[in-house]
Amino acid sequence: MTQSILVVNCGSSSLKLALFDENENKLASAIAERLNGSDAFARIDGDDRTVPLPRNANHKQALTALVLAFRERKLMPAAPTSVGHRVVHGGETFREAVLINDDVVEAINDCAGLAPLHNPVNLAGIEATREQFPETPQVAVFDTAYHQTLAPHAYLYALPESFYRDWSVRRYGFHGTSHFFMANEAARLLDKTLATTSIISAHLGNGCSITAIKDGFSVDTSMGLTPLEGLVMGTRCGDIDPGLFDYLSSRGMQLADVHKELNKNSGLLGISGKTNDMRTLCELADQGHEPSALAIDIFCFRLAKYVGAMMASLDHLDALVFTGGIGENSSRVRQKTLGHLKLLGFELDADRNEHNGRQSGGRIESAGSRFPVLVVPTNEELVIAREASRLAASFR
Ligand SMILES: Nc1ncnc2c1ncn2[C@@H]1O[C@H](COP(=O)(O)OP(=O)(O)O)[C@@H](O)[C@H]1O
Ligand SMILES: CC(=O)OP(=O)(O)O
Ligand SMILES: [Mg+2]
Repeated sequence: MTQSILVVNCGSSSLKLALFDENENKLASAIAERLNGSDAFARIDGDDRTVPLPRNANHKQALTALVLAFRERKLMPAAPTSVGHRVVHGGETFREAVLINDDVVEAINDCAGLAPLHNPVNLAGIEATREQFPETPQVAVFDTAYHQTLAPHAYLYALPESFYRDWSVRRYGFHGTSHFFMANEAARLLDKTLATTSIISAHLGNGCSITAIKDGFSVDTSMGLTPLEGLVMGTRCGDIDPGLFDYLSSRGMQLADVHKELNKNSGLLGISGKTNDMRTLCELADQGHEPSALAIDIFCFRLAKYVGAMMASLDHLDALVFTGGIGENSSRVRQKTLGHLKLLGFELDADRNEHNGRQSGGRIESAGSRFPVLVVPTNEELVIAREASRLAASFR
């Protein structure tokens, strides 16, 4: 092994690690979940043994334990050649990936107010690997960077202009690494170049967003100032009437509690009253649990409306692309969503929709569909590894 690139993705309560070689082969991957909780645990993919963690382990402790486990299993040398970090919010400071230094850390910290659930944990991961591998070049890859090509009519809210000037209030967009990967994959699958490919890409995981990509560039996206806007998500409400804040405040609710409810207790979880997990929701709906069926209906209806909205930014459409845990696996969500869009000419082939899931991906539209529809397994880690490797090479 001549090179090893460690990719770190710190989520609000989880940590995902991936290790690549210089030929983009994934050497290993690992996950730690329920961090900061008494039931925190970690494991390496393809290995039945759990990796021991201290009680209530935080991101830093989990990262240290997993790196040690990688080394013990001879999956990784003493230090990787480079480290790539997913950073959720780069504000307007970061239009592309950067090598991390003290100034970059400070600038990421300055953006933390805009992504309080994400940036602080991203920074915890950066701090951990900088301490552990002080000689190794480290790179930050931002969710927001790919959306920096949005034009003002797409990124500005209809607010007093001073909000943007004085406080940087605008739409930023997220999951950019995944949307960028999908544009490239769609171009490849359709035998086109990225520069001539226009798609609508729907990233449906725990967080969900949809992006209009015109000739390879992001031109509109559903997430906004923060990752709360847009689609219905696992625990986030997506679009909401801002009048709600005043109303709830008149009912005695504190702003911090409203924030928590909209981010952590809404979306699929809130509507169903049961779970944010689409798999379980489908099972419950099949057993006749009506709130679960309703949660799926609301999720798909909102998504369908946004597919229509994204059309406003494009002059042609090469494909609608689904990805993320839900987008790749749930034929039901894809079918239900496109059922709302017959007027636009979308039509699925039931058999292909059922079978072209996570393992294979591929086309799922019927012969009579006006537009191709694709399922593409996303690979944010690979994009991050590529950026880390590219920038680390310039460092040496
Ligand atoms: N076979 C499946 N059918 C339906 N939903 C699935 C399936 N597999 C995973 N999911 C859903 O994918 C979601 C998680 O997506 P994922 O992209 O892994 O999340 P994250 O945003 O944390 O990376 C969960 O709602 C989960 O239920
Ligand atoms: C930005 C965002 O929503 O990320 P995630 O889907 O990882 O929560
Ligand atoms: Mg994800």
